[in-house]
Amino acid sequence: MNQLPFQIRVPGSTSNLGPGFDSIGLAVNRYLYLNVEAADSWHIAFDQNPVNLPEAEENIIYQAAQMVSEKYNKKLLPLSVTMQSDIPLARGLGSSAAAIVAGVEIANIIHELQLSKQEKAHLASCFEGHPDNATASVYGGLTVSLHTEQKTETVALPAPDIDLIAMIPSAELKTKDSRNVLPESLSYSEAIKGSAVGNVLVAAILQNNWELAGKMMDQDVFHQPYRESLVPDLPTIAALARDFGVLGTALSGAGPTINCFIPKGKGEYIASILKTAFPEYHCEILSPVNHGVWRLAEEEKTF
Ligand SMILES: Nc1ncnc2c1ncn2[C@@H]1O[C@H](COP(=O)(O)OP(=O)(O)OP(=O)(O)O)[C@@H](O)[C@H]1O
Ligand SMILES: N[C@@H](CCO)C(=O)O
Repeated sequence: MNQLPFQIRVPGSTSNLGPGFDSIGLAVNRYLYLNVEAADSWHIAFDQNPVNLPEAEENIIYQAAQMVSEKYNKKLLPLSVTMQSDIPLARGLGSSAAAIVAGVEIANIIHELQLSKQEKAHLASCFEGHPDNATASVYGGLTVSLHTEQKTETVALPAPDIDLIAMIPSAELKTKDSRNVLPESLSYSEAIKGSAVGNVLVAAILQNNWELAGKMMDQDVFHQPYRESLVPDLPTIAALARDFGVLGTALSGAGPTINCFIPKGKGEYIASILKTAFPEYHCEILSPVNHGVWRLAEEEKTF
């Protein structure tokens, strides 16, 4: 326990980018900060703006840290974790993955496990059940992954040179509820189309061809068509946004946030148009970031 106290920072993320369902993640400049100290019993809470989250063993940060501790046969002693965050909860910006990655990192530091990024990403993906947000929060940048219980294969790429306008509704949508509207299976021909659309999306992003990437976002067959019942504004926003220079529009993760991918520096102009057209959404300009989970040096500590 001689590591204590310490602070870590974990980026939030968007995922799927349309057809990259349960595979593609992108870390963004919204962060979960945690201050971790010794304590007599577990206590996990936000520093300001308290929200209704479990304070102890029911909290996913504790559960992820405990999962890693058990895997490495270590005893997890009680800790006090104080958090600050500008990642909205249950809005599709990877709040749960950031919390899970934080739990993995806490165990890594406390037990001096020296886990690699691949190991952290695998542990966090096993906990969350899919790798897209978790890998983005571990590696930073753009991540393309295949997750199985045995291994999480990730190609980690630099953050692309674009910005995003996140259109965030006031109501939460839990990932669990948003996955409940998805079908059990797809036909062979639909699966082939879905895979081709995802392949072209990745190739277009690698060539910085966001026009083409945007077209692929519209052609997802894996999840967006089914989730339109929960997020009916998606096609309307996508159609309007295109007229004002948005390169592509996609559901952020499981929603309900809708992301507009835009040329760097055009955010204020396009956001002002979107805010006028859709006043019920909170519009935030986000930028991709290259750093994943990070232990802060003394001079970097924020609270
Ligand atoms: N900092 C945190 N500490 C503890 N629990 C958290 C924290 N952040 C998120 N959670 C838990 O995760 C839930 C939200 O997870 P959910 O997967 O539904 O949405 P999300 O991760 O924000 O969006 P998405 O997975 O679509 O990107 C919260 O309701 C809360 O239970
Ligand atoms: N790929 C996940 C991301 C949300 O956690 C989904 O769309 O359900």
